[in-house]
Amino acid sequence: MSDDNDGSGALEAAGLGKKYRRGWALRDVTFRLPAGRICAMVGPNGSGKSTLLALAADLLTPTTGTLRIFGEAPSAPTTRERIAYVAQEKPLYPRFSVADTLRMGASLNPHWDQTAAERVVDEAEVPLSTRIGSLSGGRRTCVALAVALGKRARLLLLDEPMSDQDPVRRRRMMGVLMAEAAERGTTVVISTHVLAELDGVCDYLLLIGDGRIRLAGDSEAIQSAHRLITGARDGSGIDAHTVVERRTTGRQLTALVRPTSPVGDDWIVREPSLEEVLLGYLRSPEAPPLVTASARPVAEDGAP
Ligand SMILES: Nc1ncnc2c1ncn2[C@@H]1O[C@H](COP(=O)(O)OP(=O)(O)OP(=O)(O)O)[C@@H](O)[C@H]1O
Repeated sequence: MSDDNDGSGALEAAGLGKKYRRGWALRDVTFRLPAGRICAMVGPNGSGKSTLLALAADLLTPTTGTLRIFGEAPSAPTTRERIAYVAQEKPLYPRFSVADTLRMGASLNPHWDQTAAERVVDEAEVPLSTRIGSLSGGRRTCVALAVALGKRARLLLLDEPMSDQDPVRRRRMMGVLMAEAAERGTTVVISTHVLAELDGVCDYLLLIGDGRIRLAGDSEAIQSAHRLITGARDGSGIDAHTVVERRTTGRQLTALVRPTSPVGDDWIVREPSLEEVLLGYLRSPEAPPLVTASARPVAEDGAP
């Protein structure tokens, strides 16, 4: 039996692949997410984010490889108690009121936390007496998040939970979510396209492209592994480094690189923001992947 503190990751994938009838959605995905981290999962449309979350929620079966949650299979009864999953569709009973929905959550979950669930609903300004069917899409999402937090899961899997929130509510909901997660040491995986809001919220990052891992690891380690350099258009010496993206404007060349040695004095050098790093990789699908030390599996035993 594994627990959060025994060194096994909250989520650990080894050679994980998923093939649908029309082709591979995920291929050879190997990474480790340590417990207690807030992980943002980003990637273009159709890159495999929802597929990875659905595999973790045991709604899909892998075609290849393995996925472990706190050391157990997604189908293990202990795992089901430990995770809460909010899908993009948010299936809730439209005839139920918000209060009924939370009552149902309480009856289905032995560790139910009504205070946490009501805090989310309050923050979203959703009256408990309102029927789910009459709520806007964004408010319905807030109720789904309330149910997920009320479950007191150790791992929260959230598939683009903020996509239908207005900017003000998005910040408030993220605030509540992160405060709850920090209080309990909950591990969170949140898929999103809103890069600007990741800085300072997520301490872990997964970038998926075309079904494969392109970046995985500590946000800080990923960020500090990169430099934005600007210099003369001919870019002499740049190929000594791992070049993620290069762009020229007029006589200048600007490049996002992973330096392999100190960058020469003829370049203006600065550390990019996390958003700049992500955008660089999103614009350059061929850039070499980076998996930092904390995202590498401790043992390769589970590999296929
Ligand atoms: N049930 C399914 N049957 C067949 N193909 C599927 C199914 N679900 C997803 N796919 C395909 O698998 C690939 C990955 O899809 P997935 O939904 O996991 O991507 P995503 O990164 O979550 O996309 P988005 O950002 O648009 O939500 C896509 O090519 C998609 O068309």
